[in-house]
Order: sequence, then structure tokens, then C-alpha cells
Amino acid sequence: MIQSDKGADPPDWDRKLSTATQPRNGLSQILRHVLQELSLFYSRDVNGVCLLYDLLHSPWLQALLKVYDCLQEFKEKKLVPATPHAQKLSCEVIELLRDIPNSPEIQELRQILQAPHYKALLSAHDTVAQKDFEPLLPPLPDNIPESEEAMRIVCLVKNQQPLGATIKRHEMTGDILVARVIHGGLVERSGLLYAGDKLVEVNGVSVEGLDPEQVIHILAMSRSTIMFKVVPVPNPPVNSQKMVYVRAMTDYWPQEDPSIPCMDAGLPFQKGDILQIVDQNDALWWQARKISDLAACAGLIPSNHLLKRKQREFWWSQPYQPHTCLKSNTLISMEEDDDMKIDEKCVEADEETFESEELSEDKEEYVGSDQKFFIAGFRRSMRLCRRKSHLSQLHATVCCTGSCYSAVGAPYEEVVRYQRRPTDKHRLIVLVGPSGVGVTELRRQLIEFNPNHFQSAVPHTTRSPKSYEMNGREYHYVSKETFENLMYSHRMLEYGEYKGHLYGTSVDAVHAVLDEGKVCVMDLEPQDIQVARTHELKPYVIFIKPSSLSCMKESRKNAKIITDYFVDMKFKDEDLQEMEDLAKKMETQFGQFFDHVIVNDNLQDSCAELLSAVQKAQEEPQWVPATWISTDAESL
Ligand SMILES: Nc1ncnc2c1ncn2[C@@H]1O[C@H](COP(=O)(O)OP(=O)(O)OP(=O)(O)O)[C@@H](O)[C@H]1O
Repeated sequence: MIQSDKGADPPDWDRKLSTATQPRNGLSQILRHVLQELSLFYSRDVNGVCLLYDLLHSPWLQALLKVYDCLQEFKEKKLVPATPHAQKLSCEVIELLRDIPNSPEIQELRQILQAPHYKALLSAHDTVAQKDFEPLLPPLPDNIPESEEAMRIVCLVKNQQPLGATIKRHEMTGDILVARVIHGGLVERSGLLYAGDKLVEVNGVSVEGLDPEQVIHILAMSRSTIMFKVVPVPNPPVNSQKMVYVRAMTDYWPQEDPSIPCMDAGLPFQKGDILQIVDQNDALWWQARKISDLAACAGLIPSNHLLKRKQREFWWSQPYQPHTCLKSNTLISMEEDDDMKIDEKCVEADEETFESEELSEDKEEYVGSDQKFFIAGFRRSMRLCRRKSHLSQLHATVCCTGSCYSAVGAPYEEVVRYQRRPTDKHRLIVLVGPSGVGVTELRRQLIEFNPNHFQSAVPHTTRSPKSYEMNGREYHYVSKETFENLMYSHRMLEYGEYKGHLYGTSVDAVHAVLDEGKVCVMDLEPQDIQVARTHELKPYVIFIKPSSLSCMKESRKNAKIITDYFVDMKFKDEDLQEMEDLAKKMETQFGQFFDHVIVNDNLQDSCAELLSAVQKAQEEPQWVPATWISTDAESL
């Protein structure tokens, strides 16, 4: 009904709509017309009209439209001050008020006009109205000598933060110069002092002939403000470099570095920290912040080149040791002693239960597991092969210090934020941890949680299949020659030898899982992480760390370790101690590669944390090496 009536009166409707753009006849007026028209239908009691009429008639809607109209009107107008001399006007008003008989209102008005904040407001108003923003400077004296250097007087108000600048004495002239302006510090934010500026006076005291330490003492004594008289550097340096993010691959402690130009300005960091490099102008000392504290003032860190040099010097200064830890990715064969150790343990545990590998594998396919369905990648021989490699790694790290690895690697790795797109393959999930910590248990529980989403890669072996085994299910059964070809062509992520047979996991086996759209979860020895760190696999590395010895004694009461002879041995105190020692060494040597650390105390909590970490790795942005994302990323 309303529609047909609306159609019956189009010219009037159009005219009303066009008035919407005219502020004076704005929306309020249109509303009035609509209400007039609706009132005709109101009496006829047309369906729904009463409701619409009441709605449009409501005072809040009318008020809202009035506000809208006013805003429209003022949007068109250019605001100009009524007077650019509000302060003067205010003074005149105060004078006039003196002659008028006193009343409470006049008293109040006088108080308002004389209040300091009101005067300040009027002063700000006048400054804006007069567009008079320049500070008032005294006129230059006429008799300045030609040779006089242009000076700048800089006044800084001290706060809780450091000034953020370093000074040095010029070797030849003895002048005190601003050596470095630290990003984010008071000096940098003031924009008034630059590296290279010559200090002439500090708080009215001439710095001529003073040592930098004496100047710093004057600065330290200043209370609220510091006044510098400086000869400005002719061309202040401009930092036009792009911001770079790096992962620290080594630790750095400024307190232990006598070569740092200013120890207080140093930024300590630990391997794995992500740093934002804000200044690389100096070839030796860069400025950086930790991304965990970007609001902080930057600090000095050694440049890539300098830190590498320091690492090499340190390495060569150490007494000669056989650097066994550098034998990464070579075939690991156990030394006689280690074999003996394992045998002794087993015999001690239970001589009666001695069984050969063949027998035990036939008897129980998945040692230590009560799983109800088949999951690839958990075979005992494969695990024992890894375990051997664990022990060998322990042996290696006993011989070598943590600095050994860092001496050969780059001290910083450029990183970028990577967010996996839904169409991208999943990132490989790598679990690392000392033997017995629970890597296998956690991996299995994750896969059992959702076998359609999580899966292990099927390993390769050179041993022959047993009657019940199927090629490509338990293992890929290959000849020694094929296995070695995979090794030498770098298609093996890990490999080792166990009882004369080779075992390992290939890159292709991982791809087979990823190609199915699943998340591939595998354990790796820490020294093999580097092999997996490729742009195609983009591994997310989770370190499984043992909890404290006392906690583990409690939580591992019923836990069993896998051994060479299928003895479900209970953990002994030495096993737990060994696990703790190896975990520390792994962190010292390989901590820079760990994206996440889980302390495996309560198994249920650890499983939940693992699931959450794996989901975050796939769905949330993470720092990854820049080379994984763009092959032409600039190297540091
Ligand atoms: N948080 C935990 N609390 C109690 N028991 C645990 C916990 N984590 C693991 N275990 C148990 O500890 C034993 C060893 O765990 P698991 O086999 O997973 O070790 P692993 O790290 O894979 O070592 P390896 O590489 O030598 O096989 C198993 O019996 C496992 O069930």
C-alpha cells in the first residue's frame, strides 16, 4: 500500500530527497515530510504504519538527525578563530570585571580567567590562530668573528631511560665527540645530537682536555636537564638501511667482551633469540633490539663479520681436542666401550630375559607400545639405531665444548615471518630429545590422537623383510647400494647402522606423507636438524626436555627404557642423570635450532602442549630462515 502511494507522488518525493544535501533542509526536514505523509495512513490503520510512525517520531531519532545536520553544516565551513588575540581579550575582560559590583558569578568568572591552565589554553589558541610556531630567539650579535664555529645548544630533560649515546675522544685532536647515537634512546628521539658532533660544554662546564670518563661523570651528576654546547657535524649520518631480523646462533655477553666500545650499551643475547638489527652503519658494531622487547632502547652487538672472527679466535685459542661433534651425518658405528656398557646394563637388569633382536621383533612389533593399530616409523631396530647414535652423540659432546659447533657456523641467520597458506604443504614436525625422555611416546600419542592428520615417515633399511612384513609399510627394504646412493645424494635425513644393517629416513619418505596433505612427525638426532632445514620441508623443531631429576624419579617410576635385548628395564638413577646431562649438552650445542621447548614432566600436559605447538607451527606466523622464503634474500 505504501509503495503504491509512494509511486503516486514521485515528483514531491524526489524534491524531498534532493534536499538531503542541503544542510538547512537536511534529514530532519525529510523526516518531517515523511511523518506528515504517514499521518494520513495512521488514521486508516494501515498494517504496520503505526509502528513506523512511532519509530520515526521518536525523540532520539529526531535528535540524532539534528546532530547529523549540524555536522553536515559545519563540514562545509572552514573554521576560523573569532580572534587571534584571546589572551589580550581575556585580560581586558578581567579589567572590566574589577569595576562591576562583586557577585558570586563574577568571582567565579574572574577565577576561571586567571587560572594558569586556562591562560595556557588561550596562549596555545593564539599561537595556532596567529600561526606563530617559531621559537623566539635573541637577535644574533653583529660582531661574530669569521672563524667562529657554528654552535648548537641542546637541552635534554633527563628521565628514567638512558641518554642513549656514547662519546669518545678523537685520537688526533683530543676533542670529545658523540661516537654513537643509540636507537630508541633519549638523544635519538630528540633528533638534536648526531654521531660526530663535537662536545664543547656540558652543563656550562668546558670539556676541553677532559677524559670521556670525566664527561660521563658530569652527565651522571646532572639532575633534571642536561645542557650541551656542540659543534654540529657537517653531514649527520642518515640510517636508510632496511630493518633486518636475525636469529642468534650463538650466545653473546657484553660483560665478557673487552673489545666492546661501551659495555653499558651492549645487548646480551642467547642462541635462538630473534634480534631486530636497526643499524649496520658501523662495520664492527651493529645496533639491535630483541623482538621480545622492541620498546627498549637498542644495544650494541658485534657485526656478523666481527662475531665470526671472535668465534674463530676463541676456537683456535682452545687446547687441541679431537672435534668429534663436527662428524655430523657420517655413519655412526659404536665404539667397543659403548657396546660393552649396553651389554652390562642388560645383563644386570635381567639375565634370564636375554633375547635376540630377531626373536623379540617377531614377538612384539612395537616395543613399549600398547597401540592397537599399525603406525609406521616405530620399529625397535630403527629406535635402537637412533639410540646408538644418541650415545655416540653424548660421547662426542663430552669431548667437545659447545663453542665448537658455533665456531664453524654463521653467528646470525637472517629470518622472516612465515605464515603457511592453506594451500601450502604442512611443515615437517621434528622432535628432538635425549634418549628415554619420551620423544617416541609423545610422537605416538600425537599420531594416535588423529592418524588421518599426523603420520610418521616410513624408514628405509638394508635388512631383509620378515615373513609378516610388507615393503613400504614397516620399512622400505632396499639394497645397501641403493641406501648408500640415497645417502651420498643427500636424500637421507638421518641414517645409522645397527647390527650390520643400515637404517634411515629419506626426504622422499617425508614428502610422501606431506603430499597426502598430512603433517609428518619424526624424531631426529640434533646433529641431523641441519640436514632437514630446507625450504622444501620448513621443519619446526620441538625439543623435548627432561624435567628435574626429583620430578622424573617420581613420574618415571613405571616407565621402561628400550634396550638392545628387549628387556623392559626400569629407569635407574644413572639413566635419568645421563638424560639430564645429554639434554643440557643438546641445548648448549643446538638450542639455536629449537623453535619450541617442552619440558616432559606430566605426560598428559606434554601431549597437550605438543598438539598446541604443532597447530601453531602450521597456522600461525613463525620466524623462519629468510632463504626458505626467497632464494635471493640478501645475506648479512
Ligand atoms: N612424562 C612421562 N611420564 C612418565 N613416563 C613417561 C613420560 N614420557 C615418557 N615416558 C615413558 O618413558 C619411557 C621412555 O619413553 P620413550 O620410549 O618415548 O623414550 P624416547 O625418548 O623415545 O627414547 P629412545 O629414543 O631411547 O627410544 C616409556 O616407557 C614412556 O612411556
